[in-house]
Amino acid sequence: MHKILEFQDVSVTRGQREILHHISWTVAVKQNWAILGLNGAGKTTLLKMIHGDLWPTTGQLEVLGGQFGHVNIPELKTRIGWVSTALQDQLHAWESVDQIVLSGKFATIGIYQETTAAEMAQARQLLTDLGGAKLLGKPYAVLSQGERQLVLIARALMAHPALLILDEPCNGLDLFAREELLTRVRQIAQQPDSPALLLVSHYTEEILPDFDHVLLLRKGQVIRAGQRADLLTQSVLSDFYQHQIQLQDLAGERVAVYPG
Ligand SMILES: Nc1ncnc2c1ncn2[C@@H]1O[C@H](COP(=O)(O)OP(=O)(O)OP(=O)(O)O)[C@@H](O)[C@H]1O
Repeated sequence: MHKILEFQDVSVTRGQREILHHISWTVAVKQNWAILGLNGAGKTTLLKMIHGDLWPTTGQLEVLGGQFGHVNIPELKTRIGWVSTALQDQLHAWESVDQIVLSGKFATIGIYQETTAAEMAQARQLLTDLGGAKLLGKPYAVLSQGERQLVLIARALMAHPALLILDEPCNGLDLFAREELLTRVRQIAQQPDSPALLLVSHYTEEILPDFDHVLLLRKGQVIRAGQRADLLTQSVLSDFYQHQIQLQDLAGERVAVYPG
């Protein structure tokens, strides 16, 4: 497999409305991408397609070497880790954290098959490695937002995915919980067998330097796609947002963006 994703002239229409217009975009192996776009730009729609929850109306889409139309979607889902607050609403909140992490092995909500002690040990180890040992055995429902995100990341890693999608993972996190979570993302990105990472965020400061590529999406169209250093600049982002913005360099090669 040479490519993680390949969109070829993909459009998505819902009712009378074209939500994504002629998207052509390739994610190569070993690249990590951040996706920026204002509300309604089409980011969630794009992610849903990658996850096999939505199909292109026109165009060709290949995910992890499988061409849509030929690929087995439930099998594909087990190779994609998915972290999103939207997923939180679907989980069985009173299940223990251990069970929720383990369910990631099957990419299901809940567990419907026999599991082994080794698999359970693996689930616990994953959460421990991410700094969540103190959460083990607790019901998911009682966790804070930051703790829940950590559990979702462990769940997503359970099946050793080739692609890990982080859909606004810092939503609802306080300042310190956000840094903690980003540190964990960094850890994952720097492992030699790291999955390809795809981050959707509204805030450039969450785009760690490990995200070496950026996709700028506006009103369902790719405005720019390329190297982080070329795109996270004041002039490119002012053009993209169609507003004058100020860009501030932060420690650790991160940047913050403000209107004005
Ligand atoms: N099933 C649908 N039917 C009609 N319109 C839809 C449907 N799904 C999404 N849309 C519209 O498509 C546009 C893109 O939606 P999407 O949720 O992908 O945007 P987004 O970039 O994820 O936004 P946000 O940052 O607010 O989450 C929105 O205007 C939305 O109202």
